[in-house]
Amino acid sequence: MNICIAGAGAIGCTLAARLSESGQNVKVLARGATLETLKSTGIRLTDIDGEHTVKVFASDSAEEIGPQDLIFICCKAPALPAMLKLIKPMLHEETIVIPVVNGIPWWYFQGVEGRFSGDTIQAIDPEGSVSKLLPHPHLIGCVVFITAFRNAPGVVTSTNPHLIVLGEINHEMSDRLEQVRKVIEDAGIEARATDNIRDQIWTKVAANLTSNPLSVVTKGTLEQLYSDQRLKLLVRKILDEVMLVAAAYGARIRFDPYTFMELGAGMGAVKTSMLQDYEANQTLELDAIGYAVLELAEKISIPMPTTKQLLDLTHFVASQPLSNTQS
Ligand SMILES: NC(=O)C1=CN([C@@H]2O[C@H](COP(=O)(O)OP(=O)(O)OC[C@H]3O[C@@H](n4cnc5c(N)ncnc54)[C@H](OP(=O)(O)O)[C@@H]3O)[C@@H](O)[C@H]2O)C=CC1
Ligand SMILES: CC(C)(CO)C(=O)C(=O)O
Repeated sequence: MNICIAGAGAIGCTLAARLSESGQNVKVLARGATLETLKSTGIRLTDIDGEHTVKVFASDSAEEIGPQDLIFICCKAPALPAMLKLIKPMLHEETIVIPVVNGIPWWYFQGVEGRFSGDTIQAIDPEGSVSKLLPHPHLIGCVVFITAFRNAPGVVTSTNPHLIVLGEINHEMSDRLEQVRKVIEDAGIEARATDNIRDQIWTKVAANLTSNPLSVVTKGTLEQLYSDQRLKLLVRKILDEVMLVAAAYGARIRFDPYTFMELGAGMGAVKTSMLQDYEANQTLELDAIGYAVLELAEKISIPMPTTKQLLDLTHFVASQPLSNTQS
C-alpha cells in the first residue's frame, strides 16, 4: 500500500517507522530541520520493542510524493487547515485520509443523520472552511492511545504499548476499515475497529479536557492533577460536565467517573502534550479539545461553567509571554 505520513513529529515518526518496517511503501511529508534529518539519517524511534533506525522517503512537496492510498495526518489541531490544503496533490478518488489528531474533529456532524447533521463547529471549522478542503468520504476517524515524545527532529521515544482505534465516520463496518486496521496491526500496533468512533472520541476528549488545560495553569503532572486532594475536585467537576454533554449527544464514555480518575492518577508523573506545547511556545490545541466542546454544549443548552472558566484561564496564561509567567 502507498502510505503517506503527513507531519513528522512524535506520532508521525512512530507510525512512519513502524509501518515502513512492516514492509509498507511509506513516504513522509515533512519540513525544515525534520526533513533534513529524515533525508540524512532517517527516523530514530525508541519504543517498547527497542530501537529502530528507519530510512524513509521524505519530502516537503506533495507533488513529489504523488498519489497515495492512505494518508495519516499527524499534526497538531491548529495546523490542520494548512495540512489539508497541502495534501491535495496526494489524493486520488479512493484515497483514505486518517487524521491522527486530538480533540473534537471538524467532521463531527458529517456522515451521520441527526438533528445537527451537516452542521459545522465554528471553533474548529469557521464557516465550514475546513470541511470544504476534503470531501468526507475520504475520511476514517481515529483515536490514538500512544504516548510519544520528540526528543529532537526525527528522534522519538515512545515507552507505552500502542493502541489505535479506527471507525468510519458513518459508523459502517466497511471492508476498507478492516483493511486499514490490518495494515496497522501488521506494523505491531494494536488496532481496533469500532462501529461508533464518536464514543471513542468523547472518551479521549474527556481525558484531554480534564487534564491538558489544568496542567498548563498548574504545571502539574497527570498523577498530581488526578490525585491531589484539591485539584481532583476540580477535575471531577469538569469530568461531570463533559460526561453530561457526551451523553446528551448519545455518546458513551468508556469508564465510570471513579475508574476514570483512578486511570488518570495511574498515568504517573507525565506532562500532558498541552503543557509540553506551552513550554515549547507552540499554539495550544485549546479550540479542538476545549472550545469546540463548549460550543457543542451550548448547542444543546447544557452549561459547562467550570470548564469555561478553566479554558479562559488557560487561554490567558497561554497568551502571556513565557518568561513573565516563569519569573
Ligand atoms: N505525542 C503524543 O503522545 C500524543 C499526541 N496526540 C495527538 O496527536 C497529534 C499529533 O501530535 P504530535 O505528533 O505529538 O505533534 P508534534 O508537534 O510532535 O508533531 C506535529 C508535526 O506536524 C508537523 N507539521 C505541522 N504543520 C506542517 C506542515 N504544514 N507541513 C509539514 N509538517 C507540518 C510539525 O512540523 P514542525 O516540527 O516543523 O512544526 C511536526 O513535525 C496531536 O493532535 C496530539 O494532541 C495524541 C495522543 C498522544
Ligand atoms: C496523556 C493524555 C491522555 C493526557 O490528556 C494526552 O492525550 C495528552 O497529553 O495530550
